[in-house]
Amino acid sequence: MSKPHIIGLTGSIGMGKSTVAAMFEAAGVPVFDADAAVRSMQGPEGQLLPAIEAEFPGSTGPNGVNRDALGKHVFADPEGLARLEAIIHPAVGAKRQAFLTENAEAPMLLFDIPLLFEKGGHEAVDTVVVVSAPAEIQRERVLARPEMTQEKFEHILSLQVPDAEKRERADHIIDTGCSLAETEAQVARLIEQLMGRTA
Ligand SMILES: CC(C)(COP(=O)(O)OP(=O)(O)OC[C@H]1O[C@@H](n2cnc3c(N)ncnc32)[C@H](O)[C@@H]1O)[C@@H](O)C(=O)NCCC(=O)NCCS
Ligand SMILES: Nc1ncnc2c1ncn2[C@@H]1O[C@H](COP(=O)(O)OP(=O)(O)OP(=O)(O)O)[C@@H](O)[C@H]1O
Repeated sequence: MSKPHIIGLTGSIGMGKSTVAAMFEAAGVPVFDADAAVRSMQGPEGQLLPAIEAEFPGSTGPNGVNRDALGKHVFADPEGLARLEAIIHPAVGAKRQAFLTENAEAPMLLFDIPLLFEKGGHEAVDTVVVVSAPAEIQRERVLARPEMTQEKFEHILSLQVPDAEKRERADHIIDTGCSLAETEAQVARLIEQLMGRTA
């Protein structure tokens, strides 16, 4: 039995990665969503709450992690962010491994990983797909979110590999600076192309 072809999907903040991942899923490709895995482990009764509370007192409660409060700690403090990542990333790795085992017979799988390049995950996938749009569109989308400020946006950008570099390192780029229907068509074409290769 051959192994599934693994797509690593990434993109900077607000580029449309979650939207594109949902398009792959709707087309029948099983998706591992790293952010969703993190959120469930940080949610009510999440397995990471005790470790996060011990490291960042007051950042969790009955509803799990208070994301705004924890974000204020770690996005302003690189050393704090590294401590949070040391708690979270190994746990995400274990979840990803379990997903792989569960879906070992699928022809193709997608890992939706915001920090694919930053954390070296690109080496563990077969094809890297970068979701990208012009910077002005990205800025508009992100600044329209509640709790987002210009300053927070700039800072998060500074923590991520720049979009231009991601595009250069991608095997394929999905453009989201267009209509959702056009993006969907790009996803369908890419799946066809990759299926042809794995068949
Ligand atoms: C600090 C937390 C609680 C803030 O949550 P909040 O809902 O406010 O923000 P959200 O998760 O939507 O992230 C906003 C943007 O920041 C980016 N971002 C999140 N964590 C990081 C990080 N460690 N390094 C760089 N960018 C990051 C995201 O990709 C996204 O583009 C949360 O981001 C978190 O737990 N981060 C650490 C876990 C992590 O590294 N996740 C990334 C994928 S596994
Ligand atoms: N052609 C398009 N493709 C994808 N998203 C689009 C497109 N046109 C508009 N959008 C909108 O842009 C937004 C992108 O948000 P999404 O949550 O998918 O981004 P993200 O890259 O996952 O963000 P983050 O890294 O912050 O989690 C959505 O509201 C989506 O509807």
